[in-house]
Amino acid sequence: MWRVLTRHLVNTVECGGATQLPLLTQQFQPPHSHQQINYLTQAKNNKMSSEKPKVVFVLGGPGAGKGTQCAKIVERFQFTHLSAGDLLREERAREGSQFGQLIEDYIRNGRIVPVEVTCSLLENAMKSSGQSRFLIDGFPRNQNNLDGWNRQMDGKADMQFVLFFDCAEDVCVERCLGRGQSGSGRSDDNMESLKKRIQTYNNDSLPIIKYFEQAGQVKTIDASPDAEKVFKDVERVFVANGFQ
Ligand SMILES: Nc1ncnc2c1ncn2[C@@H]1O[C@H](COP(=O)(O)OP(=O)(O)OP(=O)(O)O)[C@@H](O)[C@H]1O
Ligand SMILES: O=c1ccn([C@@H]2O[C@H](COP(=O)(O)O)[C@@H](O)[C@H]2O)c(=O)[nH]1
Repeated sequence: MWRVLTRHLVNTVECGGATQLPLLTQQFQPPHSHQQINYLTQAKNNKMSSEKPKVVFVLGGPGAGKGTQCAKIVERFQFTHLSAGDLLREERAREGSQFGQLIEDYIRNGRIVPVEVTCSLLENAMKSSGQSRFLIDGFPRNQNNLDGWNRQMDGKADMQFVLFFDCAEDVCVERCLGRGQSGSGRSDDNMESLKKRIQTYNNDSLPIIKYFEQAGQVKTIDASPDAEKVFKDVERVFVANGFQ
């Protein structure tokens, strides 16, 4: 099935189809003479800023507070927040999306959407933002995500570290249910979906965090205190890693 999906993504790029999901390449248009200067200037500027975008992966259980802390990091440091879950929800809601129903089925059942979809959304969002520092929130969540990222983003981004929000399961559940009760409108902020999300997190996501940990790339934050206190620890991590 995923061979078919990947083929579809490639075809959509090749055919310039209506969906915006796989806009990974831009067709080169020969410039008119007056535009040539712009192209040259652009090429020069590109060369000057040829550093790869910096990426911080933000991981943790459902409701651990990743989104809340990312908003604070964006306020304090120059980062662009890309939540993989939000991008999937946007794609689900986009009229004409080929993947709306598939994404809904995966989200409701707490399963992880195939990386071909998620990584394309992330790469497109990175490119179209024009920014160079990204918090990638809620990704990579399993081996398929990690392999797909490494395949698609090889040489295109510099992963700085993994920010891991460590939070007890009962606290995560309470926070998600609280978010649902205060009107998140999320189809997975309910006990039935949460059980599945937690199972997926324990079985599929924790091994990825362990893998990064063994590589010495994880900064662990205790996510149980109030959000301000959690952010104090987060801030220390960013400063210690050279971000001002
Ligand atoms: N430190 C905290 N203490 C208490 N409540 C918090 C804290 N951090 C976040 N919350 C609340 O918990 C809920 C979940 O937070 P948030 O959306 O940031 O989590 P998340 O990790 O991004 O969740 P998900 O992975 O499900 O998207 C929200 O209602 C938020 O206001
Ligand atoms: O990389 C990803 C990120 C998310 N999903 C799916 O979305 C939901 C909700 O994600 P949040 O990070 O909690 O917003 C998640 O349970 C997955 O079903 C995904 O498949 N891949």
